[in-house]
Amino acid sequence: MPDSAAPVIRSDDPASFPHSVLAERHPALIRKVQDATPYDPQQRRALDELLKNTLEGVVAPPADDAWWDTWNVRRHAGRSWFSLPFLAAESCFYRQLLNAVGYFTPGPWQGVDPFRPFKLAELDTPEAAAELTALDTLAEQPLPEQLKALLHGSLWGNRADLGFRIQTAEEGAAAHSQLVADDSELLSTLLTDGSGRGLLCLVADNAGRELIPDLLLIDHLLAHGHFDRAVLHLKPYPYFVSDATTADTLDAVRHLVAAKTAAGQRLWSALSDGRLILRAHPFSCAPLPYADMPADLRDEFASADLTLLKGDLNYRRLVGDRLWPPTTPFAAATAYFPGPVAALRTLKSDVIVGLDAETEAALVAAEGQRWRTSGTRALIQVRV
Ligand SMILES: O=P(O)(O)OC[C@H]1O[C@](O)(CO)[C@@H](O)[C@@H]1O
Repeated sequence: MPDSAAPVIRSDDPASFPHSVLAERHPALIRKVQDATPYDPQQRRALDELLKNTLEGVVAPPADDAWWDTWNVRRHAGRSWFSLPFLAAESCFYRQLLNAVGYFTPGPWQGVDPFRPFKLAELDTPEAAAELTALDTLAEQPLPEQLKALLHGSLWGNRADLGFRIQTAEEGAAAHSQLVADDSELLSTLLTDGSGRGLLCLVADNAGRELIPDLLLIDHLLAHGHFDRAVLHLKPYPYFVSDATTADTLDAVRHLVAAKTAAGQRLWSALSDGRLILRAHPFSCAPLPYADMPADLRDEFASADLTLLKGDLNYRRLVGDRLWPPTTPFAAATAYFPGPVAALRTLKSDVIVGLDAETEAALVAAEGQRWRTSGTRALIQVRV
């Protein structure tokens, strides 16, 4: 790790983005969760209490929830939520939200995902349908163009659909200009260099309209013989609202099959014959950077020819959730990672590395620090 003195991102400054996540987004999310499911009075009360607790109270881990010990976060008990490192505060919040609705408690609500209504709704939009229609057009393009469109589909997730990218060259250029770092050529080479025997690890981010393009990318790489096998890393239970779980992956594959796409059938077969493997490691829901990953996960990534991490949260965990100087090289921040690694991320939080000085200066001149969190910028970074 470079300059480990870079400050950890915290939530205590009322003017900061992390503060607004705890003070505004979390309460709004609790209300949305209450509206989306007819929870019983006890669950509703627990959610109300959590809302009040996160704003005015202190962290109060349940005595019988071992997660707090496993990841050494019980030490935060008794502290204001706003005084925790941002990553820990968010992670603990999601754990408490699941506890409030009885997700881990034996009984009728065990395993019922509070975010599933939102994830399913995303699959059912006209935009999602148009993306699937665009797959036919995509199949007629030269293979390098197909890969490029799929990479950008995976990168932008639910922000821009495949039809948009394939059909509108100007819009494509506009999307390109939003990239603050772009190692896409190197990434395309790594994905297609012809070894044909390799293992790809894709560490998923969100379900719904982000997971669909991730699955289509995996399908393309398997179908064209660029990789023998792919491992898709998922969350073992709901996390950060829309993070993808096994259930969400099955929903997405079923959706692709129901839409009669060839990719859907191929993904179904790849799951059935072991070329596409699902993993849901407990560390995937840990409030810790990947630098602290356990040995079995490290071995798994070490055996991959390439690990591709999706999204903002994975990026924060990959480089460490700190206010690094933005010009810190991506290779230095990820030197510890066991094997070639790539990040596809839209920028939704303060952390950033791997910018050149001119790019950073231009971004700051144009919009202060807003580009870090607005979700309008993205990056593709690779360390071989
Ligand atoms: O879904 P993504 O891309 O991982 O983004 C999640 C991001 O959203 C936030 O939770 C803010 O709402 C960030 O803190 C987090 O990194």
